[in-house]
Formats: sequence, C-alpha cells, structure tokens
Amino acid sequence: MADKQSILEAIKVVQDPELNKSLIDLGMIRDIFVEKGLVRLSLALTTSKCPKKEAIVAEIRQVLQNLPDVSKVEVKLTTLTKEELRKLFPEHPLVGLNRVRHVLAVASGKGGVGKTTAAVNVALGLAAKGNRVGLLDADVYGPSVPVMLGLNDSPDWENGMMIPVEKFGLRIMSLGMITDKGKPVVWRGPLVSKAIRQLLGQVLWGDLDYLVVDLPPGTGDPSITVAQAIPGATVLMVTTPQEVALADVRRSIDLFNKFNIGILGLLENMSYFFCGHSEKPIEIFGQGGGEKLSKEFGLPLLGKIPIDLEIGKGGDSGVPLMILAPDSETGRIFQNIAEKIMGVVRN
Ligand SMILES: Nc1ncnc2c1ncn2[C@@H]1O[C@H](COP(=O)(O)OP(=O)(O)OP(=O)(O)O)[C@@H](O)[C@H]1O
Repeated sequence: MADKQSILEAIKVVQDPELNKSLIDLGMIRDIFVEKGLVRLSLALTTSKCPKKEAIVAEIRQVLQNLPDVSKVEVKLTTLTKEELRKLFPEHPLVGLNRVRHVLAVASGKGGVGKTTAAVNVALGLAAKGNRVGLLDADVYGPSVPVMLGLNDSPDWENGMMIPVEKFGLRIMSLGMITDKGKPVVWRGPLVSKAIRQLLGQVLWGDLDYLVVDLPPGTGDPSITVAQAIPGATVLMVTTPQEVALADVRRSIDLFNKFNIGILGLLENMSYFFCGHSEKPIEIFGQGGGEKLSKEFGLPLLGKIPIDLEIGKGGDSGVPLMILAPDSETGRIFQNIAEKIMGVVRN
C-alpha cells in the first residue's frame, strides 16, 4: 500500500532541473496526503514563474503513477517563502549572473547604427539554435527593446526579486521597465551603476547560456560604466560601413581596450541594399568599413547585415525580423552570426 514514506522514496529521484538537486532534499514537496489510490501533495517552487514547472509536475506524476496502487495524482503549486529561500540558498542561485554562462554586450560608436536591432535579432538567433537566452536593455539614453519586442508589461516581483518578462523565448528586462513611464530620467554615473546593479543582481535570470546586453550608444561614460558593471562581459561592436562612422567606432574600441573589456567581434549593419530592379547590391553607405576595422584591430567580422525594409517594419511592429522571417536572406545572416558566436564562445 502506498504511504507517505513510499511517496517520498519515489519522488527522491525527481530533481529540480535548474538546481540539479532532489525536490525532497530541497524541501519542495510537502502536505502529502494518500487515500485509496489518490495522492495529493504540494510542490513549493523557487518562483511561481518557474519555466520548468510543467515538466517537474509531469515527472512527479510519472514516478508516482508507476507505484502499484496509485491511480490519481494531484499536485498543488506553491512557492518557497523568502525565509525558506534564504535558508536553502544564502545567495539565491537563480538571481543575478550566477547561472549565466556568457554575457554579450552589444555596443556602437554612435547612436542609430542598429545596435538594438542587432542585439534583439542576435539574441533571437541564439535562442533559435536551442540556447537559453536573456536580453537586458541597458540603454540609458532610450531603452527601445520594449518597443521592438512589443512589450508593455512591467516585471513581476516575488520575494524581493524581479522576474524577467518572457517573450519570443527570451527572458527580457529593460531599464524602461523599472522607470516611471512617460517620465524622463536623467541618468548620471552613480544612478546608472545602481540601476544596472539592480537589473543584474535582483533579477531571477536563472539558467542562461547567453545574456545579450544592449549597451548605451557611443564612446561616453555610460557604455563603459555598464560594461564594467557586468563581470566577464565581451563586446559585440556594431558599425556601419562609411568612413565617418569608423572614427567613433575606433574610439569606442580603444576605450573598451583601455578598460580591459574584451571584444568578441564586429557586426557591420546597413552594408548594402537590393533595390528590387537589379541583382546588384547597392552600397548606399560606402563599403569596406567592417573589413577595415577587422584588419586594423585583429577582430573577426562576424557578419554584414543589409538594409532590409522588413527589419524596419519588425522594429516598429514589435515583431522582430527573426520572428517575422527567420529564413529570409537577412534572417539567415543573423542565424549565421549566431552560429559564429556559438563557435567562439562555447560552454
Ligand atoms: N539593417 C537595417 N535595415 C533597415 N532598418 C534598420 C536596419 N538596422 C536598423 N534599422 C532601423 O534603424 C532604426 C535605428 O535602429 P536601432 O534602434 O537598432 O539603432 P540603435 O543603434 O540601437 O539606436 P540608439 O543609438 O538610439 O540606441 C530603427 O528604426 C531600426 O528598425
């Protein structure tokens, strides 16, 4: 006859997939009730938004229904209290960057070159390859990730921690989500550092292969302040092909080098355009900028992204290109960039 003891024994093999420990050892199984083949129990999760909760419940059901005299299993979901969490994990294991393998900070020499567009579509490209990906919009001048991804929600708070908003398979947080909407914010150094520390340290990022960070544009303090606040971040530098843009990018690269922040590679955006009347790409903004920088600094050029009206449409409609048309020519370029990044920064 199944009893409380045999139920506990059976569930012992079920682990929390993010913490890799038995649910029993974590104290997550409680209020077990057994009667005439019915098992009722509560599962206390680290967060109610746990992305794996259905999978955990399915595994509990499976192991219990394998017991000879269990016919029905009812699982009630609750969460661990703040005190329980603190006791279990003096430092919560899913908060901050503890379980983030790689941080990619997307930077640019100046504004408007397509840094956010690149950050969003590269993040989606990495997610499409099966990676767990977060996106942090740390652009103090104008956080535009919420608009590009059509997000209006504020993050939920639980036990004093922020839970990233989930969309298109990404875990997303934006400076725009923690400021009062419609109120302009003047970000100065200490305020920037504080806000970034909060976004990094108080958010339940969980287990991530990549956290893509949209840095503030330009060679000024904010991009360095933000990049410095993120331990182990490597930079993806976005440029456009024309000579006048290169001076700013050079300054930006020099600055990152000076602060010992590693640069992974370059992305050239708005490289060419197909007008529809000819097969020949038109290089509206000149050519060769990305290659030139690549040679000068010994950095790989990870991709050349064309001017594509679908990118603009995607940016305005809240549905980015990598969701609208992942297999279009430009979509395949982003897929290729994601593959190259995975080749350079492997787990
Ligand atoms: N390759 C492209 N083809 C067509 N439109 C593009 C392309 N790249 C960016 N855009 C458009 O250009 C505008 C600026 O892009 P984006 O916001 O990504 O630039 P940014 O460098 O992040 O700007 P900021 O410096 O303000 O943060 C957006 O409307 C975007 O849709």
